[in-house]
Parts: sequence; C-alpha cells; structure tokens
Amino acid sequence: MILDKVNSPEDLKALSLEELLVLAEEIRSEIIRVTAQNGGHLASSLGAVELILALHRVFHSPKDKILFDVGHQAYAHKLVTGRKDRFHTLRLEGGLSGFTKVSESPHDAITVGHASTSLANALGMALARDLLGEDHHVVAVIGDGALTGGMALAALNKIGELGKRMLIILNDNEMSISENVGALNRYFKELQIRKWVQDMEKLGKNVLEHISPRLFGLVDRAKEAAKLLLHQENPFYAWGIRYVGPVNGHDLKGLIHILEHLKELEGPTLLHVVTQKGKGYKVAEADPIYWHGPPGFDPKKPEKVSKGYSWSQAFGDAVTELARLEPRLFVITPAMREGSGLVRYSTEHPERYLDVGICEDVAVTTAAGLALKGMRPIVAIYSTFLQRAYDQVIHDVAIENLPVVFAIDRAGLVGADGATHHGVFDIAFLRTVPNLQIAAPKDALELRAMLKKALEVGGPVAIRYPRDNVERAPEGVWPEIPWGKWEVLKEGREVYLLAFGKTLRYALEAAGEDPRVGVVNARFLKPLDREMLAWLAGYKLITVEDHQGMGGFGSAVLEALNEMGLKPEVRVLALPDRFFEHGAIPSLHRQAGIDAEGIRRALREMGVAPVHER
Ligand SMILES: CC(=O)c1sc(CCOP(=O)(O)OP(=O)(O)O)c(C)[n+]1Cc1cnc(C)nc1N
Ligand SMILES: [Mg+2]
Repeated sequence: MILDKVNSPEDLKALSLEELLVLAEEIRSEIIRVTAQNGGHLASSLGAVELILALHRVFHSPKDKILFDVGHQAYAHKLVTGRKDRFHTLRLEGGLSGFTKVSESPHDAITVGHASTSLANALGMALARDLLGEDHHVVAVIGDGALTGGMALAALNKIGELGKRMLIILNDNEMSISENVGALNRYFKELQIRKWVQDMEKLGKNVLEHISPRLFGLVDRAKEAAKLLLHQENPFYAWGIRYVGPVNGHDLKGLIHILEHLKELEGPTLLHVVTQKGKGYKVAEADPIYWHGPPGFDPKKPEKVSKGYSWSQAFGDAVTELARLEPRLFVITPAMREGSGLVRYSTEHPERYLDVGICEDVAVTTAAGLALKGMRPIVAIYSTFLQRAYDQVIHDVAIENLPVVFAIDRAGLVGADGATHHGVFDIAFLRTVPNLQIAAPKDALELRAMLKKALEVGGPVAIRYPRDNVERAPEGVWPEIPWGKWEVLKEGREVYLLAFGKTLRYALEAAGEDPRVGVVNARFLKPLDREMLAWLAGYKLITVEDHQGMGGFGSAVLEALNEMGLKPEVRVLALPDRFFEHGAIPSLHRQAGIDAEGIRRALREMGVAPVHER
C-alpha cells in the first residue's frame, strides 16, 4: 500500500500524482473500515480526502499551520501525519480523538470540536508569526456549515481589515449536518451554478482544448479574471479578502496546482472548494445526513441502524404534539435538527420551526425576540453548545424574565465525542442566573409534563436530559407535575440518595432493597425543593449528578442546607475538577464515581455498607 510509505506529510512530496490518487482511495478505505468499527464522522472525512492530501503536498506541516474547523473532517489528516498505526483506536477510550487535538500531534494546530473557531485561531497565529518574525503559512479549512457561525464571520471581518497573509479554504459541500442554511450558502450555490460560468466552462472545455491547450489556458485564466471582476459584489471582497473559486475539491491535480499559486500571494485569500460530503462511498453520498456520524456498520453491507428510542426523540415527539395544543409554540435549533429529534416537528410545523445555522447565540436571542412578541419559543440545544450563548441567556432572556424554554439535550458525559462535547457545566452556569429555573426529568412522561408546565409557569426554564435511550411515553398524555417539588421514590431509614436524570438509575440500583437507603428524584435543581430538603436533613445525604462537582447540584444542596442552618452528613458525588476525554459513557461514569459502584462506596464510607457485606 502507498499508505505504508507515508509516515509524515513530507513523504507525500515524493509521490507521483498517480500514487497520490491511489493513496486517496486507500485512505478512503481505511476511513470506512475504522468508522465501521468505531463509529465516527464518516461523510465529512470522506469528502475532505483530496483537499487534505493537496494541502499536505503543498504545505509543510507542522511548520506551516493547517487548522481544521470543528476538526471532525480530519481523518485523512490523522492518517498522513504519523497516526495511521493508531487510527483503529479512533474515538475509543485512550485512543485517538475524533477531532484534531494539540496534545495528540504537533500537526494538530488547534484543539476543536465546536465549530467556527478556526479563523480567529488562524488570525492569532498569523499575528504572532509576523510579530515573531517567523515565516510560515497559516491555512484554515472551514466548512460551509461552520462558516454560518458568528465567530467565523466576525473573524473574517478582522482578517480582511488586518490583511495578514493566510489562506482560508472554504470546504463547501452544501451540508452542515442537515442541509446548510443561510444567505451565504444560497450565494455559494448560485456561484457554482451561475449560467455563464457553466457556459464558459463548457465552451472552454469542448472547443478550446482541441484547438490549443495554450489558448485554453489563457481562456481559463480569463475566466478566472472575469469571475473575480464580476464578483465585486462577492461578500468576501466586502471583507477585504481575495476570493478564488469555486474549484473542484476532488480534483487533486487541480488543487495542488492552485494551492502552489495561492501560497505565494500576500494578504488573506479564500479558496472556495466544492466537495461532496461522503465522496467515494455510495450510501454516504446518497444520504450525508445519516452518514455524517453513523454508529458502527457493516462496511460491505452498510445499513442504517436504529439506535433505539432516545431522549431527543421523546422531546421531538412531545413538542410536535404540544405545538398542536399551543399555537404560540415555536422551536429553534442551531443546526442540530436530527440530533435534537426535530425532523418530525420540522415537517409537521415548518412555519414554527427555525434552523438558524451553527450560531447558538442567534438561536437564543431570536427566541427572546419571539417571546417579546408573545410567542412561546423553545430552544433545542445541546448542553455543550449552549455554552456559546451564555450571555444571550442572561442579557436577552433572563433579565426580562422572558418565557423561553431551553430543551438541553446531551446533558452530562456524552462518550466518544469527548471533552469538547460533554455537557457538564450547564447547571453551574445556569443556576447563578436569576429568574432561570432548571429541571431534569426522570423519564419521557416527566419530560412531557415539564415541557407543558414550563410553557405555563412563564419565565426562562431549562430542562436538561442526557444522551441516552428512554422508554417511550404514550402520545396524548400530559401528566400534571407539582412544579418545584421533588419526589421520594424509595423510603430509607438512615440515608437518602438525591439524584436526577441518568444518575437516578444508579441510585435505585445502589439502594436495591436496603431499607436503610432511600432515593429521591431531585428533579428540580432551581429552585431546590427546600421544604423536602429540610425534612431530608434528618438523614445522611448523598447527592449524585452527571455534572461537574463545582457549582453543580450538590453545591446547591450544601448552600441551601447552610442557609437553613442544617448540618446533616452529606457526600457530593459529581465529576472532579478536570476534563474527561472520550470513552464509553458507563466507563466514564465509573471513572467519575457517579455510578452505582461509586454510590455504594459512599454508602460504605458513611457506615451504611450494603446488607450482604455486613
Ligand atoms: C461534529 C459536530 O459536533 C458538528 S459538525 C457540524 C456541521 C458542520 O458543517 P460543516 O459544513 O462545517 O462541515 P461538514 O460536516 O464537512 O459539512 C455541526 C453543526 N456540529 C455540531 C456543532 C454545533 N455547534 C457548534 C458550536 N459546534 C458544533 N460542532
Ligand atoms: Mg458542510
């Protein structure tokens, strides 16, 4: 295999074009093989193979900095930068990250997972390069989806003003996870299909190539110049950035040729590259949405697998029904229609659905605008991505106590996506915000009850639920829920376990039939159920949460007990003050000590050893 000869990007410089083309196919096969075993971002990485080979052929990483936005499309980059022998460990505990990661390789210029950060990072590196008198290239690869993020657009504005030498590669496959959105995306599409460009293309190819390649070359350059000229309305010009393209992102020879030229240019240049998401694997080309991030599959007979009924689907089903009952309901997603379970809702209620693109800040503040006009918006958002809209939650929603519901999905440790995607800070950063209430349902029925009640109680309400499957709740059932009240699931004589969401299952498992150990579904995190807490203070207490310990649920319980002058023995089981890497969720919970075994350990330490151990 050619790949066997590639141990660093420099090895690519010695390969012929034919060898590079063979290598591209070998890399595709390896990406399919390992993603089939481990799961991962298949379609994005297949679409970026030629682009990555061309970049590493032309530039000299790690001296030249090649940044990948989001970093999920960089499997080919990992394979040609000395990690092919570990590639089979992709996204596995202790194995390679599914994204680029500075600590993993000197070729990984940035640690990513969240979108739209590459351009500001690139600007910083270019500024430092020039200040330090260094001479290297800075190249940022950003997808059309990531370019919908405000950070990216704001960085472009600054990059154009400062005029630093750098190359931005817009990897345009017209897809985010779902179909991409936004006016820029529409413009890119138009650029690709602009009639006259197509006609010129056809004319150039069919007629001129036969007459004189030299003349064909001239016309080609003339076309380029004409494009540049006629694209004065091209937004990148407004940003002060040279725009080149669109070019075929799978034409390895053409990419190398154009990159060789562009690397010599001064100032910021954007090369618009058109690729196909899933390129080279029929099922992924046909359905880049499902094959954006499939779980494992049979590479010979790739079929979609159902991952079971998830909390996301339970949420999607609930709001789809709720919208029939509440005409003011409006659901917003920041580019996560599938991930948030909103495909059905978006089909049934298109007029009250909005995908704003990868811009969580816009999602939250758009919801504020809807609420100010009397609507009842729900922002469907992953815990980790809500971090992008923290000020908007405070400034645009909470200060005016607006009725916005935050349906926080992926709350807790999320597994193979790792540290950039774990949703383990939301309780801490939300519970300090006045007016904002926080709840965590124990099952799909309680989720329905909370969503419906949240629309009635008014003010901002966050409802958090984990990345997990859940038992489906019957349609049409909307149970009442005593707002702000916890519920005792099991009586206990000596100690009570206070848990919610996913850790409730561990608490019930640890308590078993032991009459000394009670279990409380502490489903309201703000406000806490102080009345029940005062009663519980007569027992030993263990709080359990899939969240950072600092500022989490346990902290809130300790603060409340202190304010009430109550001093029971309390153990807080939560994540320690460090980041958790990627790995299987049960294993991560075990490491954090928040699973049933961790609870039993705490019970032993409190002198309540499990019955069979006495
Ligand atoms: C991995 C992940 O979490 C991805 S990949 C992706 C689509 C990116 O589209 P792009 O066009 O940039 O790339 P493409 O896949 O090659 O088409 C999204 C929305 N997400 C979720 C997401 C949401 N919001 C933020 C801030 N960051 C991320 N990463
Ligand atoms: Mg894309």
